[in-house]
Amino acid sequence: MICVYGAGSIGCYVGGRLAAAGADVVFVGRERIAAEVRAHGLRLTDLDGADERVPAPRYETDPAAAADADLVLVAVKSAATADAAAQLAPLLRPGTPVVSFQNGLRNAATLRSGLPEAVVIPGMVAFNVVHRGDGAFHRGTGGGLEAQAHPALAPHLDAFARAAMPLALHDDLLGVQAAKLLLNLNNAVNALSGLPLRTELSQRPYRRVLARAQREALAAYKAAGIRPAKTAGADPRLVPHVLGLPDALFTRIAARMLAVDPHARSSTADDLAAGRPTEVDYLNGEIAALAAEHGAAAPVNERLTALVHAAEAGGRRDFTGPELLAAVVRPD
Ligand SMILES: NC(=O)C1=CN([C@@H]2O[C@H](COP(=O)(O)OP(=O)(O)OC[C@H]3O[C@@H](n4cnc5c(N)ncnc54)[C@H](OP(=O)(O)O)[C@@H]3O)[C@@H](O)[C@H]2O)C=CC1
Ligand SMILES: CC(C)(CO)C(=O)C(=O)O
Repeated sequence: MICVYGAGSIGCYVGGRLAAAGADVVFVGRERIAAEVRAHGLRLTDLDGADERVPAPRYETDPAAAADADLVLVAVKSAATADAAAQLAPLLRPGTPVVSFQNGLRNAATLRSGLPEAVVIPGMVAFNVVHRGDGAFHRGTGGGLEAQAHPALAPHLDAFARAAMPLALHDDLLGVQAAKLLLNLNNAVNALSGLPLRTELSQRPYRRVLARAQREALAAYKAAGIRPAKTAGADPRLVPHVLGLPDALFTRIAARMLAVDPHARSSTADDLAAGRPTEVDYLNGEIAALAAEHGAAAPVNERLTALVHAAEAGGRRDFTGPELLAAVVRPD
């Protein structure tokens, strides 16, 4: 049995696709989603036209449902990782593979310290999922699932392949996670813009904010000896230059970055909209912390982190591009 622990947008989509392809999946999450899924089942769609249904998924709110899972997929937000590990620790058999399908760089380490007897494997979800309500979850971008190669995953690879979501395996996932974090630096920009991702990324001033945040991250990675992997064949060091291009040129050169469902927003924007604390401390805040650890500065990421915290407390989340650029480049 595969247990999805923290079944929200990513967990319901990934677990739902696995279940639709015949895997035995148990979802563990909150009552509000349990009630929705009980009433409507799960519907999984994507931008390529897939449309699958799981009429009666097993969605539980009691952590005990994870007992004796053969594979656990953790999909809680980063601030909830330590609690999830504490809940899972008494339930899992020693050696159970536990994959972190979370953003950021440190969730696998957090899981490892709470689950010393499990085999914790870092993973990465490259695509965006929009929760449309009534049990419907939509993949709004391209991209797949990635994980660190580990023999404990071998018995489960077929389940992912059957669901047309093969796990791409890497010898060292840190470079892949670091590359994903470069993209996730846009989560804050997107949340503060109040716009869908595609609209926001179509506007150069927002992209210039992201380019500055990425340049700080690349400098921090260099100081820390982290080499971000190529994303879709592109050298991450070139991306800030591309982001700074005028709109017409960017639209032509980076069409792939704009191939996003018109309604999709970042998970940070989803959190703000739902009144939940965001993961900004694990995204832009991670870059600020990494820079500080290596005697460097990351003022743009620090400022974005502060602005998202202000938005969590009721502050602005409707910055125009020029306003946001001015706010991060020349803070009050
Ligand atoms: N959404 C997206 O498009 C993408 C998200 N990601 C990453 O995937 C991870 C998951 O994100 P996402 O799916 O959006 O998050 P969601 O908030 O939609 O889902 C997480 C769910 O887990 C629940 N949860 C938290 N703690 C527990 C617990 N101890 N036991 C059971 N349930 C719990 C949460 O409930 P509650 O809110 O009540 O705590 C929430 O319903 C994040 O790291 C995110 O950055 C990666 C790629 C894209
Ligand atoms: C897919 C992406 C980069 C943007 O939606 C994301 O990871 C998120 O929203 O957290």
